[in-house]
Amino acid sequence: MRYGAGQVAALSDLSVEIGDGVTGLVGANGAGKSTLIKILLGLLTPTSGGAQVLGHDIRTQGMQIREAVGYMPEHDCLPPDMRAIDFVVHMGRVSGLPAAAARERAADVLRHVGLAEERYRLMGGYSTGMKQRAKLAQALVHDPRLVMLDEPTNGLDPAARDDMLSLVRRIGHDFGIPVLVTSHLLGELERISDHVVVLDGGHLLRSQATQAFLGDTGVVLVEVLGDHGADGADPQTRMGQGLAARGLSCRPRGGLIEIDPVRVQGADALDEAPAGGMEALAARDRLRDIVRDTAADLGLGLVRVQPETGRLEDVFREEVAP
Ligand SMILES: Nc1ncnc2c1ncn2[C@@H]1O[C@H](COP(=O)(O)OP(=O)(O)OP(=O)(O)O)[C@@H](O)[C@H]1O
Repeated sequence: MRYGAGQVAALSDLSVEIGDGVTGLVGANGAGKSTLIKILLGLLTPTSGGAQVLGHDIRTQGMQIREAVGYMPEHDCLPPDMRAIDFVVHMGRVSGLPAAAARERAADVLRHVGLAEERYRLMGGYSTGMKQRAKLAQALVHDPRLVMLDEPTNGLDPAARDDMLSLVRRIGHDFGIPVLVTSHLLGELERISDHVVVLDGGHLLRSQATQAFLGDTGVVLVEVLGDHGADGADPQTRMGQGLAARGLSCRPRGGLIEIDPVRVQGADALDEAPAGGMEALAARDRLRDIVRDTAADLGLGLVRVQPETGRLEDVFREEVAP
């Protein structure tokens, strides 16, 4: 896809397949996410190449695609002098619902997105979080077979962002509607997406199951509770010293202790971890045993022993690093 006189290639050589569940489309600002969504909706015609959405051709069947798809645009597009209920009913009617069904569905989806009380207020007076919810409601009113959400968490504070991400997850998982959701915050979608597509400067960087992205690093994080030592050392320091005495390489990280992976064979020679598979599992079990025994010997309580997983942001940083 080239814009204007062809100077700017917004997308190039992009070949990707998007399936069921929640797919996160991530990339920095300008990576081409909105362009891809508009192409898939048949709103923009690509300079070359093509695509199909739910079996419809984007070049010739944009109308059928938009009938079957719910779309939440990135920018504010709500008429300020309309009440949310009237707007969502209207969008249902535009999508072909009879009047009574549109009213019923609008009330349902507005309740669903958490706007039950506020649905009779003019949207011009809404907070950003309420506007994003209203935009989501209009994308769902006609019972779409697929939804495309462009930056649904834009402008939200952390609590509102978590609420929005939970809603997106429910759409994909509880209601079984496939979701394509974008974010320029790379790590934001890792909790809720089954699959991640990463774009960088209009190119496909990766398209992969989220789990494959976030593979186990072998590092274990531990939190302990208990008494200070005779020398005044706090529980975390005592645990760290106990683990080090057993040959583990560890360090404090916030209120937790970060322990490097261990080798399976040899009780004392604990160094670099194996890469994966059964050996990695055995190493993890062994490490857990050592952690449990150390805490027991010191009379400390284990609050948490958790494997650390990689972060999408790290993967991205590594891949685009010069
Ligand atoms: N109408 C347009 N005319 C010219 N260039 C455009 C147009 N729309 C987008 N672009 C350019 O195409 C590239 C991709 O933009 P796009 O909006 O698809 O990215 P994005 O990943 O959605 O970013 P953002 O999160 O900022 O919206 C950018 O370089 C952008 O400047």
